Amino acid sequence: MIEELKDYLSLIQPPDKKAMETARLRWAHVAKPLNSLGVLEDDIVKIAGIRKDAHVSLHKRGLLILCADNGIVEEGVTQTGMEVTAVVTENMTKGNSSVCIMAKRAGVDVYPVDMGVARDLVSGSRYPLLNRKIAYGTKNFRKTKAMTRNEAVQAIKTGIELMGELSENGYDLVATGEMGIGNTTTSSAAASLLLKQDPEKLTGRGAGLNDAGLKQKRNVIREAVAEYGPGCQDEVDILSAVGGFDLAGLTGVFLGGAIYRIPVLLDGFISAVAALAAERIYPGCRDFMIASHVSAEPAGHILLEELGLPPLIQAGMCLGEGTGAVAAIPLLDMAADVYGTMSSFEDIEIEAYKPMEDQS
Ligand SMILES: O=C(O)c1ccc[n+]([C@@H]2O[C@H](COP(=O)([O-])O)[C@@H](O)[C@H]2O)c1
Ligand SMILES: Cc1cc2nc[nH]c2cc1C
Repeated sequence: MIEELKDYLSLIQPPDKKAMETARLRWAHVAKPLNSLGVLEDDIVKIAGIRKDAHVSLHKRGLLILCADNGIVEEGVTQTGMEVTAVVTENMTKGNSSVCIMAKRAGVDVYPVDMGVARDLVSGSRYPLLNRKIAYGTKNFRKTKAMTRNEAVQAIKTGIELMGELSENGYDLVATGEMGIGNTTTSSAAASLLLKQDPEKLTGRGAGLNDAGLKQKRNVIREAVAEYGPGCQDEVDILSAVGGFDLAGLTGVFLGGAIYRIPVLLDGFISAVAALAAERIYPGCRDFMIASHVSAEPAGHILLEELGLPPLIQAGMCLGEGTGAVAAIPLLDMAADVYGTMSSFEDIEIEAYKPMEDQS
């Protein structure tokens, strides 16, 4: 167990088997063909186990958007400049970003968090900014490690504590999101080190990178993986070598889901890398995670397969911000409504279709 996180990680307890069993039984009695809502049924059962309660409520839901800059952007690995991170983050606090529009529709409270944007930010009034700035961006990992081990631990603990705050405020479900120009470069490098796989197949165009940029991005990542890989003893070393404050913070958010027993929705590529880091830090942490969609980034499906988390949506999305995670919430709402209110076979008296004992 990672020494610096021991006090938090020792609080984690496994999902509640009894609540899951009750939830499975409830699904088996709903007047519809067995397992016909597929992954939605499994996700509701999972939520019952996390909350230790077969009465599933998704009443209060929040979105944590962790925002940070990445020093590696100096190396020409992105299509847009670093200044975009600050502008989009400020717009989020005004309710003016893609995910804010989607969250309004889905009834999700938005919490933009400054984990390390490269300048001071001015908050709007729609969704006040949570200031958890660790530094004004990471360092350029082509030249030196992105951050110190202490900073990585601080970012992870910040993510855990954000979940603690949402837990105190009665949240039933938390979606993950991020914003940070260059964070697909940090994520591909971290994924390559976590999976011990060739970075080439884990690297894509991020936010619309051109061919020359993609070639440069792949070179930079390949060099970094060769440079830092041998010295990394654990996931915190990986995050400090090539990660970002958003990536490390989200790792903490996933660990926090297990600690505070709140289901956490993955978003896209960056979020999935953080989820994998959390699962590696505390095996079993994935039992507290729900996959939303498969990012169109090349590593999107690889990470979900590694985590064993089947997605609800495949729509070719790769926007980030938490858009995929928020898009999955209305689907979970529908499933929870069927689970909670649909008639049973007994109610509608279709004797012939009653589930047999051994099928449930
Ligand atoms: O979540 C995804 O799957 C995803 C895939 C590609 C890009 N993004 C978003 O685009 C930004 C990172 O892209 P880039 O090219 O600057 O590394 C960052 O703000 C992410 O939210 C997000
Ligand atoms: C405009 C813009 C919005 C984003 N949202 C998430 N990543 C983004 C990248 C860009 C460039």
